[in-house]
Amino acid sequence: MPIKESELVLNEDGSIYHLHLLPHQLADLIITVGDPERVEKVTQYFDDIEVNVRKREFHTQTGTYQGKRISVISTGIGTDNIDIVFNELDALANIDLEKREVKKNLKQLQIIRVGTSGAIQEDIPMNSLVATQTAIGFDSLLHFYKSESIQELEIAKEVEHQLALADFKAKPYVVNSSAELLDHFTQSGEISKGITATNVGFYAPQGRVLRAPLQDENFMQKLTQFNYKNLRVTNLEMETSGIYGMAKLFGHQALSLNAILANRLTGEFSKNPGEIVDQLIKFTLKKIVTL
Ligand SMILES: O=P(O)(O)O[C@H]1O[C@H](CO)[C@@H](O)[C@H]1O
Ligand SMILES: O=c1cc[nH]c(=O)[nH]1
Repeated sequence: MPIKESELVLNEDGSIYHLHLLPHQLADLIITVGDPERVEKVTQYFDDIEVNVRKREFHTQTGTYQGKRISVISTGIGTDNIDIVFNELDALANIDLEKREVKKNLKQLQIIRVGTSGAIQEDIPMNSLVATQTAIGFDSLLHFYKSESIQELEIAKEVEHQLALADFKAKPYVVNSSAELLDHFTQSGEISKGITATNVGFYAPQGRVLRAPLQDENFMQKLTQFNYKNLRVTNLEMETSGIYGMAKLFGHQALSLNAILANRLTGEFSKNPGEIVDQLIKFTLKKIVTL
């Protein structure tokens, strides 16, 4: 049975609904960034660019870097966008869009997030780099999919217990990175490993107060002090749990790399975020060449 037009939505030119891409325009190796302006910050180092497509916050460029074909895609902010981007990336790779049928031979994509983040431990300084070994999702995206088998349920229980979240909030979920990608990117010791909390917002969900008061004033302190078998939460951002969850659901490999722009304990925010993001981009491309 072909997938209905209301479920697999295509544009008039046959491209997938939000990303506006055709299957041949996507590489098997993908870099995701949050900010659409960051796409060209990555592809400025490419040898050539064959695809340049923009729709809403989703900007894609596909090209080659030292012989590797790579697509760079902006996701915008939040795991709600990750739901869209990952379903559409997988559809481009693994669904025959003309027949509206899942292909017999499934492709495994390699997906690397080059993102920005805030540290919540004193010894993770601003302007450093962190690779996410494990992501804790405070959003509820993964709970809408049949996903128990890909979650780290024991850690999630521990998060729920140690953080004593109010029962009207989403239950946290926990997912690991691709072990293979984590090993490849961290074995040289140029980047540290950490646990990343993915929050549903930048302000109260990450303990920031401008004018609106927090529901739980102790949330950040509990997160900083969280301990599971001597592992601690290192940094906060807004996409990685969704990326790890969706990648595992579809059988793709994913890794999230973070440029630390803020240290929440010292109260500092990077004066030159472009510089550390550029350092992360160069590091990512260097490691991709030997993947
Ligand atoms: O810089 P990006 O990759 O967007 O990542 C971080 O920055 C945004 C918030 O400023 C959120 O998307 C967060 O995850
Ligand atoms: O503190 C920070 C910095 C970047 N991105 C976030 O989500 N939080």
